[in-house]
Amino acid sequence: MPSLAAVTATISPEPAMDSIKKHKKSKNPDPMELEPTESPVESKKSSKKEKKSKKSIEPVEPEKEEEKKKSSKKSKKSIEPEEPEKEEKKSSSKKKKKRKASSSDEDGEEGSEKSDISTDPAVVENESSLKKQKLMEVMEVVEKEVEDPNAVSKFRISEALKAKLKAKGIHSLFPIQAMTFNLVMDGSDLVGRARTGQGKTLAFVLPILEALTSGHLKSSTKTGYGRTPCVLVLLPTRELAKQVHVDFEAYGQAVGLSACCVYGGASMRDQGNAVKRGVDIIVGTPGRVKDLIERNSLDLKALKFRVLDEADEMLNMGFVDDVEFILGKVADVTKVQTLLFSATLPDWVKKISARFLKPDKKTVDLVGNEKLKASASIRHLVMPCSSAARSQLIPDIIRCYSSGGRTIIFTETRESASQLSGLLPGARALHGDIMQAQREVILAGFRSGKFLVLVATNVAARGLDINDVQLIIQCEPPRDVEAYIHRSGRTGRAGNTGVAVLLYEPRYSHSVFRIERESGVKFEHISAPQAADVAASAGSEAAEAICKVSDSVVPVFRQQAEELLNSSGLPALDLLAKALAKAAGYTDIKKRSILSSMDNHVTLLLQAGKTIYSPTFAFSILRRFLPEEKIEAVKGLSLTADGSGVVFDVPADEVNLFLEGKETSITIEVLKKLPPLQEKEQSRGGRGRFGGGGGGNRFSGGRGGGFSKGRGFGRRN
Ligand SMILES: Nc1ncnc2c1ncn2[C@@H]1O[C@H](COP(=O)(O)OP(=O)(O)OP(=O)(O)O)[C@@H](O)[C@H]1O
Repeated sequence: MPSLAAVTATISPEPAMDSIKKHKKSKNPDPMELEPTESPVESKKSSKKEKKSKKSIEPVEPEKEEEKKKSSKKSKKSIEPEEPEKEEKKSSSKKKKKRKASSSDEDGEEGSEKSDISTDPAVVENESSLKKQKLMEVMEVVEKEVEDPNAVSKFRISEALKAKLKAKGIHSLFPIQAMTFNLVMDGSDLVGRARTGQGKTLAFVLPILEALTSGHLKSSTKTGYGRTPCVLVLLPTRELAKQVHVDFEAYGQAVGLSACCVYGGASMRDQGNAVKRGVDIIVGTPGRVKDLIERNSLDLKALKFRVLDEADEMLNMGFVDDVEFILGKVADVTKVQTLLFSATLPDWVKKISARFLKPDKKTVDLVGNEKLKASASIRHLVMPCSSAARSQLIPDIIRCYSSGGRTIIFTETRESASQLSGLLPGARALHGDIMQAQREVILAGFRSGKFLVLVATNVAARGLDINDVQLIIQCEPPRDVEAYIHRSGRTGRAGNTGVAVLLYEPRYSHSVFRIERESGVKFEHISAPQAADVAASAGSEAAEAICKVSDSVVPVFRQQAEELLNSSGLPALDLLAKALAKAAGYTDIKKRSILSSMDNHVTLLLQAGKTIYSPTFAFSILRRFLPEEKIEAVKGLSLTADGSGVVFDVPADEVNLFLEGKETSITIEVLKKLPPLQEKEQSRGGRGRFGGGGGGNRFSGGRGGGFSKGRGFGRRN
């Protein structure tokens, strides 16, 4: 069991990562596709029954136990006389059991009673080795459990929840779960922080359910029609609320507690009625929760737990007033436990949270002062890309980096999400302008694999846990480092790996550096996939597809193939290469700039044998040997970081003009790799929130518009 003394301090994340890797999930069931379980009412009944029967069972000596069994069998027999046939079967099955027992006797493993049934030695040997194998397997599991301090069996988790966890392939708690379990069970308020995808949801779901059903709150947990909720979980987005609700519902049913999800865009009356009928756990977004309170549909007076998941986002999105209103509805704050979780907890959130949590709250911070705040299971890549080039570039990024899995692309605005999804074949958009019912259909389609590319705003940035998301593409650097951490964290979850690609306009490279510095991520700077990269993956996919084509096509197409081979004048290998390219969807290979990622553009480096201090000087050099209209074709001119030259893009068909016309004192070359460039701008007029801390608003956090009344940032989500 984790030492409690270690908890309040910042805990080194390294063992945490190791442990998570050990638990690397083998495709956990999708939370949206959980198997249906019995109704809360039924479940409650059965759990009551269980409790009753448990009470009546007292430890008995083995002999007495045996006697009891016999007598119960006898009495059963006397009540229900069995048909002779059934009786026959039963006795033969008894014989079989006896035979089995005798075989083990012969092995000398159990008992000493001799069997009167002789068996084939080969069969006996086979059975015995199977038995040994089984025994070894059991021992292995037991050994693993003994060795693993986070094994589920080591925590005060009821059999019902253990069974549920086992069914989901969870045998061991992740570090954030293990470190917080006892604290929550024992009544502490808590601030919990762990990197994305490390299981923060179960870190509150499990101990809350246990505390209510078998822990310190057991006796005060109400039942019956019209009971008021004892748990409230607030989340910043509807999608996330639904996801967390699925977990509470699934695990809650196992212990006889019911959960209800309340969020905007769905029928207020239905949700209000469901709440009024009586429910144990409410999971919802602050706006709808507040509305339900105001309509007297929701009474929070008797709450035992309040959870702020993605706490920073909730207090950041303009929800803070709603959150304060909601948290203020508890009758006695000393009787409620408040839990706050997120992968990012800036200092200003910690300050605000001090108002909502008890002074003796515990903090379990698995990120702490570690430099790396983002997920370590992800390759973090950055790629220069002008906005005009995005729709051409993204399909190639997906081809090269998605490993055939799901991709989420993040845009800054709803409009650009819609636009981009329209340009990418098979992609769908998800943002706040889309009707709630449609949002749910889209997310369900993405989860189930109906389509593999989702273009979303920040509505999908936080908390969403979707299987097999291999690639995250962010179309431009987000406004704050937290957004980068959460967006990229939609991949590389529960010990799995993933790739996050951040695109940026070369002239905004300072935003990339800022994110790098604040997130602690060491970005790999890469240039746009070039023809050869794309051909490598597209070609192998096409080759695979071609190999799968049935032999039956050969006689039908052979004559055509022969004619083509003869008429083309190409060697067979070249012709096959062309066929592969066509099958992969390529009819020609465009040159792609490594500066802006624009198709049909080439990036050049100009050097003049001396330092070039300004773009104006570089243009004056170009003007010395090129006409003005050609100078206008130069795009994205940037100074190299060492000042020795400038890089710029030119249309592919004009490259020679630049290479050939230059003066002898000047060198111009086609670049294959981008050198480090000087930053052009220090701020993005009005958009930069970096370094924006300080500021004396009422929460002393100073996050610009974050606290303004109203939900969200205009049309951003
Ligand atoms: N103990 C465990 N063993 C195996 N898998 C687990 C365990 N706990 C959670 N998981 C799985 O890990 C995944 C990530 O969990 P969860 O969504 O709670 O992460 P998170 O830390 O809340 O991430 P985020 O910060 O992005 O919201 C889920 O698929 C969950 O089922």
